[in-house]
Amino acid sequence: MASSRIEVKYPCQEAPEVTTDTPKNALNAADELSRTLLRKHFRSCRKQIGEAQRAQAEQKILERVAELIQHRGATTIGGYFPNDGEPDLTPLMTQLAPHQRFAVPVLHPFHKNHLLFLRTDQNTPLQPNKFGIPEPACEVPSVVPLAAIHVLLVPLVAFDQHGNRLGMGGGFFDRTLAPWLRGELPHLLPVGVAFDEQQAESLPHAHWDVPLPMIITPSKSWQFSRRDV
Ligand SMILES: Nc1nc2c(c(=O)[nH]1)N(C=O)[C@@H](CNc1ccc(C(=O)N[C@@H](CCC(=O)O)C(=O)O)cc1)CN2
Ligand SMILES: Nc1ncnc2c1ncn2[C@@H]1O[C@H](COP(=O)(O)OP(=O)(O)OP(=O)(O)O)[C@@H](O)[C@H]1O
Repeated sequence: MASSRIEVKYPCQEAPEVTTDTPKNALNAADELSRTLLRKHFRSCRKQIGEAQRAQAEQKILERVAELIQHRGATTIGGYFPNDGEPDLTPLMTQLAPHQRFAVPVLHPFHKNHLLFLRTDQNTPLQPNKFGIPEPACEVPSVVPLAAIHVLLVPLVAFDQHGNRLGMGGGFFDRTLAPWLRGELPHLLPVGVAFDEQQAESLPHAHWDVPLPMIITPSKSWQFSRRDV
């Protein structure tokens, strides 16, 4: 079988090349290795961004997100508490109007590798989950159904020019977004958020990966039609 080469642009440093001997899209050991190397590389890029550049970049992302929320008339916004060098967009919590609400993911207490979204504000008590990411206590009245979320800010490790997303490796957001991909969540807009340094030229993707329709970075708001992905 002909060898296919996965080529990725590495904006912040030289990275290893990965070759595969199987068709694109098949999940095999080489794809897994490629994902592992890419995660390592882009997680390191994300963490290396200095304090001043980070603050400026986060401000630009926040401005773009605020504009999107206003443009869509979104009243329920899904965000996240930052981990591992992700952009911190939690200042949004304090910027929302009284009729708007903010929800964050928590690890599902019974359903492994699934997420629940819980209403949160700046006064909500938090505790670290098994990954060290802050979470509100899982109480039924705080649950915000995915169907009620208008704009869901999705963290990512790397993205490409087609809207493909590489995450932390648990498949949490792919599982969360599978019903959206099937057209079951018509009010939801998933929006990837990232620093420009997290862009790869192309990413390997598997059948369960959910390509994002929109990605916001400090320098650009990307929109993808399903034809692109
Ligand atoms: N801010 C934020 N929250 C999120 C996610 C995310 O990407 N960002 N997730 C997106 O899915 C879920 C958590 N997924 C995660 C998966 C792996 C690791 C992690 O640090 N793994 C370690 C090793 C695993 C371990 O310690 O057991 C590592 O790779 O170093 C963190 C979060 C839900 N909440
Ligand atoms: N919709 C789904 N149903 C069942 N399993 C899934 C689904 N989506 C992903 N998975 C499983 O999750 C595992 C991790 O997927 P992947 O490496 O794409 O995670 P990721 O997108 O990087 O992580 P995350 O979304 O948590 O940031 C894979 O082994 C895959 O089989």
